[in-house]
Amino acid sequence: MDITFEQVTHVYGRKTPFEKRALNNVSIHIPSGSFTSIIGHTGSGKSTLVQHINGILKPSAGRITVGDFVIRANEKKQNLKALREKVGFVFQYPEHQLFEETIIKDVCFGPMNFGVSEAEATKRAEECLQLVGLPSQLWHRSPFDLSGGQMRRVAIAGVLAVRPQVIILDEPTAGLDPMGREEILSLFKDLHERLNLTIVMVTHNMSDAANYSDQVIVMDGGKPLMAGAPERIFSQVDQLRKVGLDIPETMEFLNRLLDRVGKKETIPAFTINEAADAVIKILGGVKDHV
Ligand SMILES: Nc1ncnc2c1ncn2[C@@H]1O[C@H](COP(=O)(O)OP(=O)(O)OP(=O)(O)O)[C@@H](O)[C@H]1O
Repeated sequence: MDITFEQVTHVYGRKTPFEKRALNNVSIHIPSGSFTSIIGHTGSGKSTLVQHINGILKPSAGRITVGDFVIRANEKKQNLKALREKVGFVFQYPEHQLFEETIIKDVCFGPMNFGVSEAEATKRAEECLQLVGLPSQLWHRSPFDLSGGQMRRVAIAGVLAVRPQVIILDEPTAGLDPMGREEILSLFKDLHERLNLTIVMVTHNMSDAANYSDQVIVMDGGKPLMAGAPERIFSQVDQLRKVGLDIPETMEFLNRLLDRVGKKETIPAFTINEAADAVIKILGGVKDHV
């Protein structure tokens, strides 16, 4: 599903002493089937932005289009349930939302909430638990018997069982060690390819944005500062630093980016800026990679 923001503004606490313009006239496009990462320093508006995609937040001004759904400011009658069936949201620490007595019941909860029969929900739950790699011996156990990483997989299966076309991930690897992080992100990369999902991921981790997404949007002060392919965004190191983003000072990072776009050259280990210039040179200019 294509997602478009047209001049979207979001103001928290309007006309109170705490009024805050968290999104300021944002216009962006997230193509159907893309894996888009939203990066930006704390308070730049990333979470506020993605919470508009499934109607958790409504715009104060402007318009959001998600496939055939249109969300406008001040519109009273909106079929948010139908929108939420298409747009799944994986919150930070989703495992904190598990509550049923068995894993399978937990995964069934989402689809049954959308009116799916128990038999169909069970079928979907089994499929999704398989997709996230949870062994069937565990399905009838309590979710609280699992490790943190496994619990997170169960919560993700619950979102997938609703069969959304778009998945929003808000810091999906928060609190995980590097191996757990890699596992969860590889899972989403795989689901993205297999199910043709549109994925929008909020992350503080530059390597994750570079390794897994095909589009990166940089937020700054409630506005998108840059949007484009990761190799273009991460070659603008000075600009990213200016908005407080910590770009890993490793040649390995840039070499991985080149590898991803199928370039075999290895860039030499000079300073980060020289390395970024070398990347642009190897890629033959940035405009072809936007
Ligand atoms: N419920 C709220 N009420 C008032 N202000 C809010 C609320 N939620 C967020 N804000 C403010 O809006 C701005 C954007 O917040 P948001 O959470 O979208 O940023 P973020 O980029 O996701 O930050 P982080 O990386 O810390 O999660 C911040 O200044 C924040 O303090």
